[in-house]
Amino acid sequence: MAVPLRLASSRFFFPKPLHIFSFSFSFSTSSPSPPPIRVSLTDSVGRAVFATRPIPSGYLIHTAQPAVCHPSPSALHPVCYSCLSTLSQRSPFCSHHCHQRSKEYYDVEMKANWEDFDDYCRNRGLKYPFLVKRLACMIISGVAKSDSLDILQPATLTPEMIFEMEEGFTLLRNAFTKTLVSDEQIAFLTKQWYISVLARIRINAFRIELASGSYEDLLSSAFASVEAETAVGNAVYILPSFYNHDCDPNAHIIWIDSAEAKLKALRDIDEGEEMRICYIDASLNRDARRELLFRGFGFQCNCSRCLHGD
Ligand SMILES: C[S@@+](CC[C@H](N)C(=O)[O-])C[C@H]1O[C@@H](n2cnc3c(N)ncnc32)[C@H](O)[C@@H]1O
Repeated sequence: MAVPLRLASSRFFFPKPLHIFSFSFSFSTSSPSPPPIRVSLTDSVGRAVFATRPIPSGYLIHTAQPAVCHPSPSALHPVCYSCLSTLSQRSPFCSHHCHQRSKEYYDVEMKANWEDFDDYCRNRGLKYPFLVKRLACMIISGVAKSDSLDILQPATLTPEMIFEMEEGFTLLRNAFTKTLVSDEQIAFLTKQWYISVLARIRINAFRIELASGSYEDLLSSAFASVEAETAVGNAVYILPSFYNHDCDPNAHIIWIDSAEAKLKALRDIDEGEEMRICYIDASLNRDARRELLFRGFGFQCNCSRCLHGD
């Protein structure tokens, strides 16, 4: 998903929730109480996020830590291996905390030779296999489970996509088998696992752009993402992945100084209203938006703007 750069302002239609899921997520909010949201199944767009009370414009609905993240191979500045914040020193970590948090899987990654795998990604301009590589290192080191992304919706893949993924799988597995990692530790790393994880990443990954400006201004401004700088990496989150798309969204996601996602209300939201973010540049014309959403995410957008030909 891309960061929305320009946003329109009219309102849109909200489907009624059918069932309420009870998920246990680790997230934090701007207040000590639980975030004012629920995830429910709709009859038109699968699962969706709904407000459980009125939410004022600019409100920080909740934050979320990535399930997995990876620096962009083309980032302009070096970023922290763990949280993607900009680095001012030579160490791969911005802080002792980030080092402690990720040293187990960093060590796994550093033991392997990634030349062939990284070349495969770079030559084809692929960024998502880096997330699979990072997730595999996290699983091997015991900090993530092999089914941690199973709850997310997968993309429908063409035979050509699967063929390209098979090569990536072979290179990833080879990189691990040539290290001291045991067969038991990589038993999860099957072709089926690799393809199924990439299918989920394709639909649910966020391209992270750190917003510029002062922290307080960004937190209080509803439109903080307008001044976003270039991408520092990609990440997959669980709860933010349940937000559907709208070409005229009422919520958005921003990153201020790290990969921690902040979900904010873009305008006043009513109790029971679905909260949607924009996956693409909302300033594009209708045909361009629909083409991008279909090619990138595999769906025909049913938002009010699209349905009204705007
Ligand atoms: C990131 S997921 C959002 C959560 C998803 N509804 C679920 O159940 O996991 C993106 C998928 O939701 C559906 N979706 C999101 N926004 C939509 C929209 N505006 N119109 C139609 N389908 C949409 C599409 O199937 C899309 O591939």
